[in-house]
Amino acid sequence: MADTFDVVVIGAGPVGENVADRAVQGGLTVAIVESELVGGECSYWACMPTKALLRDAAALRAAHRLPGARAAVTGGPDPAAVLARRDAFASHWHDEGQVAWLTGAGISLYRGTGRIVATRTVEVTGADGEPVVLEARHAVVVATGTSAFRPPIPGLADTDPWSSREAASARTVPERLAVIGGGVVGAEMATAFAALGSHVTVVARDGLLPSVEPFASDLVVRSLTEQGVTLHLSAQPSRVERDEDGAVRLHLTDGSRLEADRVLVATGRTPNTRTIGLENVGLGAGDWLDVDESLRVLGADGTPIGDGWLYAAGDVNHRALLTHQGKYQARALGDAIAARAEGTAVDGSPWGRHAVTADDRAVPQVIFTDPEIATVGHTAATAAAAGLRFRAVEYDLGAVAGASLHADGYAGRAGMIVDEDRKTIAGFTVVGPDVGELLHAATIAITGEVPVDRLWHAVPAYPTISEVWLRLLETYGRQA
Ligand SMILES: Cc1cc2nc3c(=O)[nH]c(=O)nc-3n(C[C@H](O)[C@H](O)[C@H](O)COP(=O)(O)OP(=O)(O)OC[C@H]3O[C@@H](n4cnc5c(N)ncnc54)[C@H](O)[C@@H]3O)c2cc1C
Ligand SMILES: NC(=O)c1ccc[n+]([C@@H]2O[C@H](COP(=O)([O-])OP(=O)(O)OC[C@H]3O[C@@H](n4cnc5c(N)ncnc54)[C@H](O)[C@@H]3O)[C@@H](O)[C@H]2O)c1
Repeated sequence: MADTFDVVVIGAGPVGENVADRAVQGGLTVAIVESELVGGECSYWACMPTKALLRDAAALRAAHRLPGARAAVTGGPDPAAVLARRDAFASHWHDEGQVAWLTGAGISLYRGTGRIVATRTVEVTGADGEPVVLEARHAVVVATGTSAFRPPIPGLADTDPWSSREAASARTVPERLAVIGGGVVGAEMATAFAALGSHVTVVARDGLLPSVEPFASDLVVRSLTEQGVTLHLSAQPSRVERDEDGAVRLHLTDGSRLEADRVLVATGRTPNTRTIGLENVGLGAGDWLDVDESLRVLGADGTPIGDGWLYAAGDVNHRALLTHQGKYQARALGDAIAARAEGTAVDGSPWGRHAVTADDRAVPQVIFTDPEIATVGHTAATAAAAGLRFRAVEYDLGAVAGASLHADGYAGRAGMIVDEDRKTIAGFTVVGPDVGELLHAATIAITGEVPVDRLWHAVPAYPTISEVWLRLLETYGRQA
């Protein structure tokens, strides 16, 4: 006997929860399957705990940048207090709060591992080993997220390395930490553990934060170096071993060697699709799930599986590995499934209610390094690769009155990419202390396709850091 629902969602991370919620709000019945903690990676091992690890040091740095406040601050952050606050932000790795939310939202939770066994059919194996079969009248949604990818570096596995999970939930601060990988996880965790007192070395084969504007990553490289972090930015470990005294030794491709007490591997993600039954729908176990614009999973022939009953949202479809972007997909998808079930029109046109247009044009991200980086839309490199006719303009953020008031010696920079055919903003990047909250104005300008001429009428308040918008427009020049 199967339990039947309108929709079955596999994975109760932020994305699965949101698909389920929207589908219920659209009048459907929904079962959600979770093998670990309801809330997913973001709540317990990613966004929330890592930002909690970073916040105290950021507040201290802000005080140190003002002479009057600096006088009142002695010493660095208290690691025990930081870790305790982090524990609270990870809900002490208990999911009762999120389970109560699911129940309140009218979503049925099945604890166990979900596996697609046939069209619209998911088998759930719980702790007791007894499988339960769920049948979906309309749709199955895969929202199983990703896990840390560990590269096959000889000896690495024998040194008990941390992944982002162990770093985010660390109980102690290692005296010497070696970080492999210079992406967002590597850069943020190097910042966090350096501030907590570790001697940090970063080994990154493609530079630090290679996907952001070089003017932004350069400032983070400078700041990490000033904080005593050692950077090897065009190297990777060729071999790793543990000494008799317990230290881990890394042999790097640039010929250098380093020792650490702990290694953090931050070299990207791999999709949680190895055991979800993809072979039963003609796909390869362990693959990222290719989707069309409606997030329907595509088969090997590039067309939706079956009649389009299987969807994938969030990290697992590899469109944008960010919580807010996955939740955006989830809202559109939950509404689209409900509309299809009701027989009403689905609006998948660009910027339509059920479209995920922003995935291609305006993905915002804040990187919580010191200084922060905030970015949305194109960089000069991606604009060039996309064949856009564009102009890139930059401005020294430290020269903006609001920034110089915000902190002494404020070092920062902003840049915008203007689409020269459409005369709209196609990308925006800013780097500097506390710039994260500046980002949404740029996201609105890009998604709203606000003409540059109209932006001249969006007057930033004086003296705020947002005045950089005016300076960027002046640098671009008034052309109408
Ligand atoms: C260290 C770190 C920091 C990050 N910081 C940020 C940040 O600051 N901001 C941001 O926007 N993003 C951040 N991210 C990215 C963010 O965590 C992900 O984009 C987000 O968690 C994706 O959500 P999801 O629901 O797709 O997947 P997940 O959060 O991974 O959730 C998937 C869920 O599915 C479950 N599951 C998997 N397989 C099965 C199965 N077979 N059966 C049942 N359940 C299953 C898992 O247990 C999990 O609960 C960070 C990532 C990392 C690693
Ligand atoms: N603040 C945020 O928004 C935030 C924070 C953390 C993570 N995330 C998300 O999580 C995802 C995963 O982040 P990530 O940093 O793990 O992956 P990533 O793919 O962004 O970066 C991995 C880096 O490791 C390097 N690398 C890979 N193999 C290596 C090796 N053998 N030796 C040395 N360097 C190697 C790569 O060159 C790459 O730059 C990202 O897509 C990011 O969007 C977001």
